[in-house]
Amino acid sequence: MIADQTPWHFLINPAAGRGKALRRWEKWLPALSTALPQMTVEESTSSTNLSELAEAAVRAGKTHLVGVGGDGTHHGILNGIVRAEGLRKVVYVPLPLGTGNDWVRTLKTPRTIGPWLEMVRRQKVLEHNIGQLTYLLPALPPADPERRTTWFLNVAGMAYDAEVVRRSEKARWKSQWLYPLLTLLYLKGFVPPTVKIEYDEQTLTLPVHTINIGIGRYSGGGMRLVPHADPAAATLALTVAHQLPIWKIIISSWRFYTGSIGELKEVTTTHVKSVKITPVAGKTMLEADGELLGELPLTASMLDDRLQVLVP
Ligand SMILES: Nc1ncnc2c1ncn2[C@@H]1O[C@H](COP(=O)(O)OP(=O)(O)OP(=O)(O)O)[C@@H](O)[C@H]1O
Repeated sequence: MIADQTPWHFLINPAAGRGKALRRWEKWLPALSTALPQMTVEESTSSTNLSELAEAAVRAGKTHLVGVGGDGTHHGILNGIVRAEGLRKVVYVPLPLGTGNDWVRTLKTPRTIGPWLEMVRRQKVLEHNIGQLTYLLPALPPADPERRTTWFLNVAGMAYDAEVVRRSEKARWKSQWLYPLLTLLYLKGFVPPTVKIEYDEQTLTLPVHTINIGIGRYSGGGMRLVPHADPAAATLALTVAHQLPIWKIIISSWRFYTGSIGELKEVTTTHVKSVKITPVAGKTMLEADGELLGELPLTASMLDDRLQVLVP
């Protein structure tokens, strides 16, 4: 293979995939540095650090970034790129070495080094939609909660979905089966919060089991809670699961994996340009790309600028 002279800058999360990222990285490095001799590398030191490294790299003029890790890694790097106003300038490639790797399931990014390098060589670009979330970051009294803006590229979730992410962050055992397992385990104690959901000309006020906003189609280790999502579309996919009896969730759980969740009468699936979600009764947490962010009220919308992502 002729060496690609593009100055790819790799940002690695050594904690991704329960350490798998680092082990695979060391194994693949000889092939990578032969195929991409101009490559440079930086390793993150903490969760917030990925975003800082990406921001600094874009501000320093780097235009070709590779994120080595899982969904949290890509989420952090995206936020750095947006803060550095790099969306129009940067070409991004995920090297999927996380646990769930849900974002790249939609993109069909290769997970072995040969086909991955072949994809990089071909440089086929997808203009990828980017979502913007404005929400509350809780603070200890007497401080007031702070309003925050974060960007996401895969799936955001509220209510039960965010509760499962909160519990999985605390769990010692990490696996792509952790999220589905916790989804069934904590159903009993969960009290559906009541929220007001406003989009287009519609307003719904109801108790919800879970709400998802999707750009990518997969989350939670392969679940399809937003099967109608499309990263190239001009809209966000919205799924609202109303309050459901536990028995019905359990017997319908196969639908999480088949993309047929919208066939349940208690589940609304639609496409929106933006959506505002306000808590009416009960606290409602928010996660995006598997990272716990804060609490509602939330406004979700899309950026005009897109991220150029290499796809097979
Ligand atoms: N050096 C580091 N040490 C510890 N945690 C880190 C470090 N760098 C980044 N992180 C954090 O590690 C967490 C996990 O990363 P990531 O989501 O990429 O992997 P994963 O959880 O194995 O994969 P997936 O989200 O696809 O299941 C993220 O919250 C990320 O911000």
